[in-house]
Amino acid sequence: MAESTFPGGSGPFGGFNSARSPSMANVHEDEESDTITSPTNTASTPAALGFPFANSSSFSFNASSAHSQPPSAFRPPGPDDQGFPNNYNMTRRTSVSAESLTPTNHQDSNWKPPYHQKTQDQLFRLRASVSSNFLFSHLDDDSANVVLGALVEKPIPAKDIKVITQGDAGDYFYVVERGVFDIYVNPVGQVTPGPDGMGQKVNTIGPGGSFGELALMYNAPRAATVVSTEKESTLWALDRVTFRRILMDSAFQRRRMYESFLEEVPLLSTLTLYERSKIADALDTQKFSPGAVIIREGDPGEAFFILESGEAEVYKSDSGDSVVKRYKKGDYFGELALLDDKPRAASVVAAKNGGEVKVAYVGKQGFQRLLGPVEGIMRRNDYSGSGREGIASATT
Ligand SMILES: Nc1ncnc2c1ncn2[C@@H]1O[C@@H]2COP(=O)(O)O[C@H]2[C@H]1O
Repeated sequence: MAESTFPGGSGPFGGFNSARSPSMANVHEDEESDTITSPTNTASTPAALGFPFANSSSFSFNASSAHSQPPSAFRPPGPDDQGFPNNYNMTRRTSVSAESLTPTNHQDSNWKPPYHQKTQDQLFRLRASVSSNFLFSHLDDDSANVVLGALVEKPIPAKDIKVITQGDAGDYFYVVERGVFDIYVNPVGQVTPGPDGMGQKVNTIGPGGSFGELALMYNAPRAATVVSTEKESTLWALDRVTFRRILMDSAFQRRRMYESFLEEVPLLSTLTLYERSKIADALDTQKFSPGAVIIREGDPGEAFFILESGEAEVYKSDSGDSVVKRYKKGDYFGELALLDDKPRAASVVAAKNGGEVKVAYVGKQGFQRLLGPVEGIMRRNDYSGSGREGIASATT
């Protein structure tokens, strides 16, 4: 077997495979019509049933809390706090309706985004922080201004502060300006008592990165615990309502567009919602007319493809005009050249007698970064039976 081309063997999620989070359960949202049920809904997990660790009143940070005590619910203080009650996420079956907790919730059209005045220095730092964040590059100028105005600076004064606690309700989305944050997932869906209660470390997020979107997007409990690792860090916090109204409609469009499709792709079915959502963020779309070449045999491998619609046919130079394989919606191809750093083993062509073909694709780097967890599955494809070893494969 060829050596893995995935950095670290298991991709960016480290040991995440073995610590799949079952916590993305749906939480009913009172007054929003777009309640979204997570594809990984596990309604019987403790996290789905409530938020037992949520702290009712603490706005302060407890540096020792990360590893010892039940986590505190972090929320930015401030004069123009959105009016979230202190016991917002305290009770079992908490109804996560930020909108219902805001003064303007009953008059949607009257909703005004919060505006937090900033100094020149803050604006300068904020712009620098979001400039490398892909979420912000998708925003038009008006939306970007609303979001920049609504973000609140959150100094994190010590290491080991739990900014987010797995199992809690989601209140804010965060962009990292300074510092590095470790992400832990406990497979039971929430932090449990004891030294390893936060579960396994699965990720690290540094300057320019962001976290805390999943609970807000899916009305689900927090999927992970996020802990500061440095003495002084700076975050920018965006309230849930502005996040949902502004960012979700624009920045996460691609994610929303692809998530139901990716859920149906067998190769990706073992991934967590978070892993699939990162793939969705990275995908691009391309259309091919009947007969157009998607992959040419002998070319270097630059991308990995998932067939979104239409049909594709595989040809090899030694098989003449005969089609050696067909792909349909949800199948993938183009992984072999990337896995083994070899030239394309076959040509993949939009079916000559079909309609337009649409593919979602991710470049080599994204493939290595995001598909590590399913490398083993891809390597199990066996084409030897048909004497067509080396053909870009599908899940058929
Ligand atoms: N491997 C991971 N699994 C789940 N969440 C993750 C992971 N890595 C980073 N995160 C982030 O950690 C956040 C915890 O809160 P959320 O569930 O709102 O959103 C989550 C993601 O933004």
